[in-house]
Amino acid sequence: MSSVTVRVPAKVNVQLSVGPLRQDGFHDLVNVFHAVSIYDEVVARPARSVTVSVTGGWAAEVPLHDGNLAVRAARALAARAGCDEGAELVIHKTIPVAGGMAGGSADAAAALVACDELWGLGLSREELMEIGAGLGSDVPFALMGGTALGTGRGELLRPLPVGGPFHWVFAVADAGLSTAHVYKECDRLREGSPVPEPRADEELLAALRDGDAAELGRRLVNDLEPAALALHPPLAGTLRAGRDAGALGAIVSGSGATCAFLAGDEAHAAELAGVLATTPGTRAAVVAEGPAPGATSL
Ligand SMILES: C[C@@](CO)(OP(=O)(O)O)[C@H](O)COP(=O)(O)OP(=O)(O)OC[C@H]1O[C@@H](n2ccc(N)nc2=O)[C@H](O)[C@@H]1O
Ligand SMILES: Nc1ncnc2c1ncn2[C@@H]1O[C@H](COP(=O)(O)OP(=O)(O)O)[C@@H](O)[C@H]1O
Repeated sequence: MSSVTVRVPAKVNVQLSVGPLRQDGFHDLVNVFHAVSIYDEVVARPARSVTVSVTGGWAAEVPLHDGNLAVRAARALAARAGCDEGAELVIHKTIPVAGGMAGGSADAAAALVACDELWGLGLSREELMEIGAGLGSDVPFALMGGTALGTGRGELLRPLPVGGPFHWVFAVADAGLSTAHVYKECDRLREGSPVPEPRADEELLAALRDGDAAELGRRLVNDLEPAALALHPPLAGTLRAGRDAGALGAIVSGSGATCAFLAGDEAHAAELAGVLATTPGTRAAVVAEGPAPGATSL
């Protein structure tokens, strides 16, 4: 086989409820993932060892060494399958980096699917998800796509029925936030207060099922948002700008620093994007739809 190309979506968390800090340094979550139509593509070609390069405006911000999640994914797959093949990986990067949209996890998921096909391994999606969970909490969802309820540290997934499509605008910040720092800041802000076990919001799940954007907009919740705002205060202005412009809901995407805005339809999303593109601290305003399919070989 000369090459395999895999397309993989970004995500937003429409509910991110964070439980107490666990012994292993992670938090139990109720994480309602929603894949959106902003995609990276990963191309894999035969090679002696695993290498990676990145194209696009984000290239300078993506590590090219062993820390690249796509490289780690390819190596983890080879180790699991007991194969000594390599792959030349090229990531065509569109998903914002350090933006709370799981771009690194997406590339890991895409690399798993691409190398599985390139090397003729034939692993099941469940097996790839198991390997993915060892690489990062968000990797299994990038393989699954759609909309799903994530529990545990986010790796235990149940697909959810959705009556969408939902129309979104993402205000990409001119700064990134580290996921680990944001969780740490969340713990710091909650120190001394009781932290309940997270629970799925049944009204939010119903809004997703019914395709009710207005209700979903009212129900969006992210326990990491206060921490993201504390670490990067200009995000409060971005959220306010989207709300003032008539967004049905406004939320920090995961650990940030991208902000997500729910619109009523495509035209409303375009209108919101026009306003958000000129908001200070915003690098770009991108329109997308959800749910989108998980990592797919083209
Ligand atoms: C916050 C979320 C929401 O979906 O994603 P992002 O918005 O960053 O993309 C995820 O929980 C991020 O998942 P992911 O980026 O895969 O994180 P991991 O590599 O597994 O963990 C990075 C660090 O985040 C913290 N972490 C992660 C998951 C979790 N349930 N509890 C945690 O405390 C830990 O400090 C961990 O060392
Ligand atoms: N393939 C990759 N794409 C993007 N970032 C990567 C990749 N591999 C490793 N990283 C590292 O992971 C960090 C978090 O990236 P990303 O997954 O884009 O953000 P988030 O965790 O906020 O969703 C980056 O700052 C970068 O150092």
